[in-house]
Amino acid sequence: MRALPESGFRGANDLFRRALLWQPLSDEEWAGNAALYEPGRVLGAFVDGELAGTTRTITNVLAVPGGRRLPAGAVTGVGVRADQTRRGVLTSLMRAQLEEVRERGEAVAMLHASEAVIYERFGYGVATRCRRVELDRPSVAVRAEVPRGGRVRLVDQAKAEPLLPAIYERCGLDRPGRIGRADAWWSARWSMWGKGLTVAVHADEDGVDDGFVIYEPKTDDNWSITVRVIDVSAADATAAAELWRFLLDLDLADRLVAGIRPVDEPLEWWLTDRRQCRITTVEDDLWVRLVDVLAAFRARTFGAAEPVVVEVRDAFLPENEGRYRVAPDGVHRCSGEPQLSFDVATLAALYLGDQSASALVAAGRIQAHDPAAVPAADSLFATVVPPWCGTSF
Ligand SMILES: CC(=O)SCCNC(=O)CCNC(=O)[C@H](O)C(C)(C)COP(=O)(O)OP(=O)(O)OC[C@H]1O[C@@H](n2cnc3c(N)ncnc32)[C@H](O)[C@@H]1OP(=O)(O)O
Repeated sequence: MRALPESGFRGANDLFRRALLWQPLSDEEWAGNAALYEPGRVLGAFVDGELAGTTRTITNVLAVPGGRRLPAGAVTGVGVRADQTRRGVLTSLMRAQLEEVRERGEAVAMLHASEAVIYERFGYGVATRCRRVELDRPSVAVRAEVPRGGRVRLVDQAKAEPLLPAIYERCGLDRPGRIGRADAWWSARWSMWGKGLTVAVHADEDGVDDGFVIYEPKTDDNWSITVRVIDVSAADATAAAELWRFLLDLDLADRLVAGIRPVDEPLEWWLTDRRQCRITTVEDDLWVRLVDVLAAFRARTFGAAEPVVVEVRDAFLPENEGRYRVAPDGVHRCSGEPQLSFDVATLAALYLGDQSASALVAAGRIQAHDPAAVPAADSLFATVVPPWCGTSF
């Protein structure tokens, strides 16, 4: 197990893509992706001198309740050669990677999972969810009271490329679960999206850009046009409503399809017939691993409630195990009797506010030793808006 030199990055990418049963990247595609491989953060596992598995980490931040941007390692590129699986290669990679994340002072690691059964054993849990929506555009009418303001304009891709990162930086990390988008992320995305997409930007009443949409129209063999909505990021409800109104007004578009959207996006509330917004899936979005539980607790704020003593189990990183007193004025380790017990993967579901303690007790994922602590934990961990990531990596 070792960090790969830069000369090994392309081989690691090939191995990862083959593990996912994807074709390797062409030279041109690799050129657009190479900057995503950070020196020192690409791990290789070797068996008999040959690369058998890989993973890498991207230096990033995670918005947590209270608004802080917590340094976080974004884990991706996980793959083990098909002839080396189920021999513990991934387990060794995960151990080395989490150690490296902790050494760098990143209190959390995060990932998007190819399968839901892989990562919980390493302490990751679902921390945000997202939904996919479809709308038959000609059947949709927007209610009169939906917020209006500012203006939406089309922007050429060449002009959008330098513009969007700054808008995202200003308005994108506006709720728990949102993460940063570095220059290398944007370059790789532009190269992956190609030339077939369109960008529209919203400016507020003062002319300040405060949101954007990226979409791609596709015409099928029957001349039916589907608009795939790749991204909508907006600073506030007015910008979001105007960007969606723009999409819903696109002449000739038959269908809008949007994936990885927040579960509380008020699309159905904007429509005269809410059933025209079809929610086709709600699924796991960001998985979070609290690598340093105390530091992660201390990075977020908590709601008003009586303090609660929680006991955290963490078989993979036992240094996190123990009792923590969680209170609105701070968190510290303690030795008192635990009122609630859970494992670190379950803590991920509480941490950004996606699930209430009550729901997790009902699911059997939290053991409540003191029933009074359950509503208190509900109030401590609750967030005003559900967390959402919405950024693939
Ligand atoms: C963040 C991302 O990059 S997501 C992309 C993840 N990559 C992929 O899905 C590519 C295809 N899959 C693979 O490359 C591999 O199968 C991996 C990476 C998922 C697993 O690698 P392996 O080296 O086989 O895992 P390892 O042997 O360490 O398994 C550890 C445990 O997890 C279990 N496990 C691993 N993968 C899976 C799986 N896909 N489904 C069910 N169980 C699994 C193993 O059975 C083992 O269980 P045990 O401890 O009870 O014996």
